[in-house]
Amino acid sequence: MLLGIPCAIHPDPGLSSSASSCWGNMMDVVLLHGLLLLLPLAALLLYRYNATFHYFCKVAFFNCWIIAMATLLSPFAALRGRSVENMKLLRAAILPLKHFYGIKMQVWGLEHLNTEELYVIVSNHQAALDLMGMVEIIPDRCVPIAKKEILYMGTVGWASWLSGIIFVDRYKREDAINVISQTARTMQREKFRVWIFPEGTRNQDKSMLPFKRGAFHLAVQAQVPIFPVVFSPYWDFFSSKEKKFTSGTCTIQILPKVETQGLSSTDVPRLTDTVRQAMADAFAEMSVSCCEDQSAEHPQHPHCAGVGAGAGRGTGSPQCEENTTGTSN
Ligand SMILES: CCCCCCCCCCCCCCCC(=O)SCCNC(=O)CCNC(=O)[C@H](O)C(C)(C)COP(=O)(O)OP(=O)(O)OC[C@H]1O[C@@H](n2cnc3c(N)ncnc32)[C@H](O)[C@@H]1OP(=O)(O)O
Ligand SMILES: CCCCCCCC/C=C\CCCCCCCC(=O)OC[C@@H](O)COP(=O)(O)O
Repeated sequence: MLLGIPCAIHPDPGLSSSASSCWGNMMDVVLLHGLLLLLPLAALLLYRYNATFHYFCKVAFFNCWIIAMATLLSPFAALRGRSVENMKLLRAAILPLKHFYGIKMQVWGLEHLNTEELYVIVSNHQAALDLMGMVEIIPDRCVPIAKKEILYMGTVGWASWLSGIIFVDRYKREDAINVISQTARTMQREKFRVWIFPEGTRNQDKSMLPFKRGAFHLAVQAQVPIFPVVFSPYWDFFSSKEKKFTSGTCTIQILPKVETQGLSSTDVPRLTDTVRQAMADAFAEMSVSCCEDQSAEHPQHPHCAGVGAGAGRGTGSPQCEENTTGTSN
C-alpha cells in the first residue's frame, strides 16, 4: 500500500486491468513526488547560480519582510495611536535585515547627530534598501517625509501613518508645500526631527539628481540646522538595472551640520547648492573607494568610469571592506 493506494509493488503480467491501472497510479505518485523534490532543488540551484533569480528572491524577501513586519506591528502601534514613538518599532523590525543580506554597515560621524536640538536630515536615495541604512542612524523622534503612494500600500501604509511618517503628493506642488510649511510649525511644537530625500526619487546613477527645495525651505522656516547624510554607492552589491544583489558594505557618512539661523527663503537656492555640493563631494570620494575594490573584480565596471574625478581618498575617508558579517539570504 503506497499513500493509500492498495496495490502490488511489481507488476505481474498475469494481473487484471484494474491491477495495471493501479500500477500506473503508483508511478504517477512516484513521479509527482520526484518532481516535488526536484523543484526546491532546482530553485536552490537557480538561486545559487542565476544572478537574476537570486536578485528577485532577495527583493521578494525584502518586500515580504516589510509587509509581514508592518502587519505584525500595526496593531501594537495602533494601541499608542499615531505617534513618532512608533518609529522605534519600525526601526527594530528593519534592523535585522542587514544580517539576512550579509550587508555590513559602516557609520562615520554619528557623533554629529548626538544633540538634543531639532534638525532636518537630508540624504541621497538609491533604493528601498536605504531603509536598512536609515535605521542604523535614525535618531529618536525623527520621521521621514515619503511619497503619498506608500500610504496606500495596505499594512505598510498603516504602519507608516501610525509612526507619524509625513506624506507629500509630489504631483500637487501647492499641497506638498503646504504640508512642508505645516511640518515646520509642528516640528517645533511637537519636538520631532525630519528626514527628507531631497532628490525626490530613487537614483542609482554615479551622481546625485538636482535637489528639490522642500527640505531647505523646511529647515529655514523652522530655523533648525541641516545634517547631510551620504550613503555610499551600492554598486558593488546592489543594482536594480543589472539585477545584482550580493553581500557587501554600505558606508554612511554624516556630514557636519549646516546652520540656517537667520536665513530666509531668498537664501534657499544657495543653501540647497551648498548642501548638495558637500554631499556630492562626499559621494564622489566614497565612489572612488568602492570603485577601487570593484576594479579588482570587474576592471570595466561601467559606473567607475570618470567617477570622482579629482576626488582623492582623503584622510579618514571611508573604505569599502570585504563583508564579514551576516549570512547571505
Ligand atoms: C517594518 C514595517 C515597515 C513599514 C514602513 C516601511 C515604509 C517606510 C517608508 C519610510 C521611508 C521613507 C522613504 C520615502 C522616500 C520617498 O518617498 S522620496 C519621495 C518623497 N520625497 C520628496 O519628494 C522630497 C521632498 N520634495 C520636495 O521637497 C519638493 O520640493 C516638493 C515640495 C514636493 C515640491 O516639488 P517640486 O515642485 O517638484 O520641486 P522644487 O523644484 O523643489 O520646487 C519648486 C518651487 O517651489 C518652491 N518650494 C518648494 N518647497 C517649498 C516650500 N516648502 N515653501 C516654499 N516654497 C517651496 C521652490 O523653491 C521652487 O521655487 P523656485 O525656487 O523655483 O522659485
Ligand atoms: C492593498 C494594497 C497592498 C499593496 C501592497 C504593496 C506592498 C509593497 C511591498 C513592500 C513595500 C516596501 C516599501 C518600502 C518603501 C521604501 C521607500 C522607498 O524606497 O520608496 C520609494 C520612494 O522613495 C521613491 O519612489 P520612486 O523612486 O519615485 O518610485
